[in-house]
Amino acid sequence: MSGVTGERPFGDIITSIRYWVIHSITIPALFIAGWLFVSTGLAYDAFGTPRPNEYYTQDRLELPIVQDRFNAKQQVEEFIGK
Ligand code: HEM
Repeated sequence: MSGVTGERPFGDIITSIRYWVIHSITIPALFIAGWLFVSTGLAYDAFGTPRPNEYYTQDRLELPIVQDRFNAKQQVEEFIGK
């Protein structure tokens, strides 16, 4: 039995009815959750990414690029005006 872990083979799982009963809901749900994460703007806030109109501000005319990796968090907070 070399090279065999004893787990149920993928081919068997993804051709089973039970797998598709579960995953015909969960796979589209994950897709929609990801879509909403981006489309609501929550992803910008969660990761501190500038929105398209936030790359330049009145008092910062350079791109907000993190240059000091040891103080990255502080730099990002300065960029987003915290
Ligand atoms: C909240 C989301 C999810 C839940 C609650 C969930 C739940 C489950 C459950 C209960 C099983 C066992 C199914 C069975 O034995 O018939 C399973 C297996 C599996 N799921 Fe999901 N699933 C989710 C999302 C996903 C997604 C997004 C994918 C990939 C596109 C995925 C891929 C798989 C695979 C490949 C297996 C077989 C794993 C193994 O037993 O080695 N699942 N999942």
